[in-house]
Amino acid sequence: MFLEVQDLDVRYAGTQASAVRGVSLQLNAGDIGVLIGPSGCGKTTLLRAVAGLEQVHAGAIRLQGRVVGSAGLQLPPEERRIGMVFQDYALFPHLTVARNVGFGLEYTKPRPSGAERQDRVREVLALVGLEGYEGRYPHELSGGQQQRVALARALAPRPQLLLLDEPFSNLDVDLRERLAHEVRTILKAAQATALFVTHDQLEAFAIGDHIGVMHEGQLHQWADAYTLYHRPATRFVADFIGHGVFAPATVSEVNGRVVVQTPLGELSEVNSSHFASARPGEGRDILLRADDIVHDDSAPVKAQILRKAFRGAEFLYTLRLANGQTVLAHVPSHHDHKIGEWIGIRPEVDHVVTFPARD
Ligand SMILES: Nc1ncnc2c1ncn2[C@@H]1O[C@H](COP(=O)(O)OP(=O)(O)OP(=O)(O)O)[C@@H](O)[C@H]1O
Repeated sequence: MFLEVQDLDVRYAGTQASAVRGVSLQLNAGDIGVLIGPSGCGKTTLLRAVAGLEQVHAGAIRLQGRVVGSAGLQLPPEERRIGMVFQDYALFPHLTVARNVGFGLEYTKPRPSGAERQDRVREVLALVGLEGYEGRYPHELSGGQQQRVALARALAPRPQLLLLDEPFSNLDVDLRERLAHEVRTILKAAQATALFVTHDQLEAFAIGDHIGVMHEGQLHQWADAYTLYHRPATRFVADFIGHGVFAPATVSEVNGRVVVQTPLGELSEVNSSHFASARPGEGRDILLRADDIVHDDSAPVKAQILRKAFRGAEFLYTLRLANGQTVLAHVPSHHDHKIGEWIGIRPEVDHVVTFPARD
């Protein structure tokens, strides 16, 4: 295991609660991990603790099997061989691109020769698609280009781990998405292991091999995007990822098959292990995602359109069933129904996810 965070607790001086509580995660060499979660959930604190910038209160951080942070030990950042990229590119405005990128190499041990430094600068600039930009100054570059210079600078000394904290948050939405894909390609080409912080789900899905969802200092789930979406471990993850609602449901077992009664009719799930904690007949809440619900005029279940939002190829409809339950549905945009109209809907739920009902 390349990076191992075990039962980590980080507490700021003078505060009662830990900013990071009982967090465990693992990253293999060459993998990209992403932390997402609402503002203040502890993403940056966790990243800073891995960097060696925050002291560990309890638990441990290991890099290639070696403890670099624990309650009694804090290896200084410069001895962790970690590269960092932050949201404000922090390029030196009076230095050229080449000198900005070469800056990190001045402090590598053993110090590379001038020719070696030049070669490496050229190599990483090519990696980020900025060959030929050596002589430019930061103010002569676009925001996206500046961020790629910052990435090249962080990669130049071949860090064993790269930490990126919201590196695109100053960029406009279109550029962010393009850059997110580019950065993944660059990190994979550099065979870098990286931990990335963002509050943007699409960015997390575009970049991460593993994605961690944090809330109030705790890591709720550490998994790939598919699992997070289809098998959310907690109600918070289910709510945070994607568009969906919870509806009351009752779980029962019929001939070894799990059957779930929902306001949209009966659903079944082949994989009954997901219901290990559900008692037969117990009231549950089922997660119904917008893409679990299909518009079908011949369906017996009808729902009234409350709201609709145009999303290009589809509408996101907010619908109300006869019993008052609200559900969401993605409907192809050539089905342009009016608000207030009743339409037929049918559930097409591949993964049935339920949680204990809320009182
Ligand atoms: N230097 C500090 N001193 C005391 N408390 C802090 C300090 N830095 C952060 N905190 C607190 O720790 C918690 C976690 O903050 P952190 O910055 O890690 O969250 P975050 O998820 O990165 O948020 P954001 O997305 O807004 O950047 C918050 O409650 C915050 O107020």
